[in-house]
Amino acid sequence: MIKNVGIVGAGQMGCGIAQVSAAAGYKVHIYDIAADRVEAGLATINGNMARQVSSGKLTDEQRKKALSLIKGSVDLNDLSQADLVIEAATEDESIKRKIYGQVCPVLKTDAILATNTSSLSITRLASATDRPERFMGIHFMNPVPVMKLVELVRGIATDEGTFQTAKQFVTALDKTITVAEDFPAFIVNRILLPMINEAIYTLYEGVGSVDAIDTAMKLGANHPMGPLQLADFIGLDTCLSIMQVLHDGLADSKYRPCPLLVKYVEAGWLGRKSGRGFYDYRGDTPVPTR
Ligand SMILES: CC(=O)CC(=O)SCCNC(=O)CCNC(=O)[C@H](O)C(C)(C)COP(=O)(O)OP(=O)(O)OC[C@H]1O[C@@H](n2cnc3c(N)ncnc32)[C@H](O)[C@@H]1OP(=O)(O)O
Ligand SMILES: NC(=O)C1=CN([C@@H]2O[C@H](COP(=O)(O)OP(=O)(O)OC[C@H]3O[C@@H](n4cnc5c(N)ncnc54)[C@H](OP(=O)(O)O)[C@@H]3O)[C@@H](O)[C@H]2O)C=CC1
Repeated sequence: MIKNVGIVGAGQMGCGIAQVSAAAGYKVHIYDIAADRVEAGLATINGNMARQVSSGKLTDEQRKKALSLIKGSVDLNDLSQADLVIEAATEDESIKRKIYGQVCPVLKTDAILATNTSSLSITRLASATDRPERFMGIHFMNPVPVMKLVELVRGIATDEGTFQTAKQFVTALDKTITVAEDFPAFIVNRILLPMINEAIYTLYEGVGSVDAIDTAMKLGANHPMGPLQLADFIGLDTCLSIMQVLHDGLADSKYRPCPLLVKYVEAGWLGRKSGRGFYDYRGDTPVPTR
């Protein structure tokens, strides 16, 4: 039974998962390598919950109770009491493998380790842990407090007890589960990311401007965000990693990452989180960069 949840990575996803877990009554410890990330993450959670109080989704008492359940640190040993650890660090296989090497010796022997990876093979990541049978994918969508779906992905060795415990946990967060097999990028990103990549090719080939492409898909296909706005929201580094995993894993040129996406990432223009991507967020309103 899950009581204590550990999160690795205090980025946008790690903080979102911490927020919904605490709101559901779990004790949460969030770990990151950088202290300023942990601080910024806790401040974001605080701000999000304050907004939920203003919009009547949460009482102030519920907000205070949830916040009191969340702690953060840069000390991995603080995850030693966790029953479930969800790794939500950068979408880079070598970083994730290194984290598992460091975190596994700290964990209780029966703790479940899960990854929020958007695309990487669960079976391959499991092989970098000491507990492949208690390892699986629990893939939340961004923004976590708002999006209803969570994909559950078993690796080849994931045991039934682990899967059922994950299912109960996600259900307790009031999310809807979909089960995906362990293929590159699972279901949502297998379909969504090629669409975003195609939108970037549409920009690259000069078919339309940033504004034209986003307006076309918002008003012409009723998407809540245009594909370039959504790419910035996800993070262009994450989008590129997912396209690389699809391209390498499925060996099909239709998944070739757009060179313009590569260029933006090389420039450090990672979208909203770095202040600039297909839009520039440094002023009062986002301004298209092309
Ligand atoms: C990459 C992967 O591995 C998988 C993925 O996650 S792919 C990405 C999936 N996500 C999407 O496709 C998101 C598409 N966008 C949307 O659905 C909407 O634009 C949106 C829900 C993000 C915002 O909706 P909106 O109607 O434009 O904005 P807004 O009215 O300001 O917000 C609606 C609610 O969401 C909340 N919200 C918006 N952005 C938020 C954020 N980043 N964090 C937390 N809450 C947020 C708002 O506070 C608001 O809540 P209340 O109703 O309590 O006030
Ligand atoms: N963005 C999205 O829309 C979604 C992302 N995901 C997945 O969730 C994961 C996290 O993504 P997201 O939150 O967007 O990414 P972010 O870049 O916002 O956050 C990643 C965090 O991990 C930290 N980090 C890097 N290395 C380590 C380490 N060794 N130990 C601990 N923390 C580390 C980063 O710190 P620093 O910045 O200092 O390197 C950063 O704070 C990825 O696997 C991604 O694919 C899943 C669903 C949706």
